[in-house]
Amino acid sequence: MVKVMMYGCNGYMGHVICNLIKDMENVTVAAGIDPCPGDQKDFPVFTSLDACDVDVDVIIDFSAAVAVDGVLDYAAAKKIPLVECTTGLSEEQLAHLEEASKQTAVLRSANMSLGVNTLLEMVKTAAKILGEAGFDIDIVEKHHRRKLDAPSGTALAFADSINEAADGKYNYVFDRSERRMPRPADEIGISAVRGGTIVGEHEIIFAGTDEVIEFKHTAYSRAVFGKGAVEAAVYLADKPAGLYDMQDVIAAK
Ligand SMILES: NC(=O)C1=CN([C@@H]2O[C@H](COP(=O)(O)OP(=O)(O)OC[C@H]3O[C@@H](n4cnc5c(N)ncnc54)[C@H](OP(=O)(O)O)[C@@H]3O)[C@@H](O)[C@H]2O)C=CC1
Ligand SMILES: O=C(O)C1=N[C@H](C(=O)O)C[C@H](O)C1
Repeated sequence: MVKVMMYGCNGYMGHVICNLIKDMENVTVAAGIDPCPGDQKDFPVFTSLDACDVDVDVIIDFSAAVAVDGVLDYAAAKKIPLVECTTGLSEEQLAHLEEASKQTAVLRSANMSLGVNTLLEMVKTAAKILGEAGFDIDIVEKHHRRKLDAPSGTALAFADSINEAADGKYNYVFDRSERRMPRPADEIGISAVRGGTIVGEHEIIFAGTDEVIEFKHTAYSRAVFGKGAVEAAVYLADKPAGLYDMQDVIAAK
């Protein structure tokens, strides 16, 4: 039985994960951490990591960027594998995460869905061919009004994936409102829409002369993220220290 600590258990994703795990036989939520009061749970909930006295095999983090340094220190000190799903991390926090991965297994993914992780690989092929042929690349993402970070972690992951395939030739542009110039070839434009209850949409647009190719992923519910996160937790629970991503989980299926 894999014992999970759900960090951010009273949030939207925390609820999704806890409900998913309820129906599983090989995984259980042994503890939850959240400063926000929530409904009655069938596991103990602590308002901070310091207060938690429950042994767990793996931590799943869907909290907020401000809360990530705390869980990185905790996971590294106790050598508990960590599935890091929270987005909006700073460069310093990414360096912190890399340090923590020297002490324990850390899997970070801005998007836990199978669809997005498949598309992250597909756009590399498109970028190699179409980028070389002079197509312009823009990414448009749409999320609910509660989302704190922009652009989304997934939009940045798509840009990074494309840039990796193009030997890092692209700069990222988030705002053209002050510019009065034609679009340069060496940029990826990234735009964010926020509104209502949109779960998550990402469009990667390759615009060439007289033809356009668009890749689009739409999440219709948070279950797609939850499923991937639980699979990642089960995968990571017995792994040695190091940095992992969802491609490792998909390859092990
Ligand atoms: N990788 C992926 O596939 C996905 C990533 N995300 C990311 O996950 C994060 C959470 O998303 P979502 O569930 O919608 O957000 P919510 O705001 O609904 O949930 C976050 C929860 O974490 C709590 N929290 C804040 N600080 C701490 C802390 N120090 N310790 C423990 N819990 C804390 C919040 O409490 P309070 O409200 O009091 O602050 C809240 O209950 C975001 O960064 C989002 O972008 C979301 C979906 C998919
Ligand atoms: O905040 C969200 O909701 C989501 N955040 C992730 C991101 O920033 O990419 C993933 C998903 O699209 C939902």
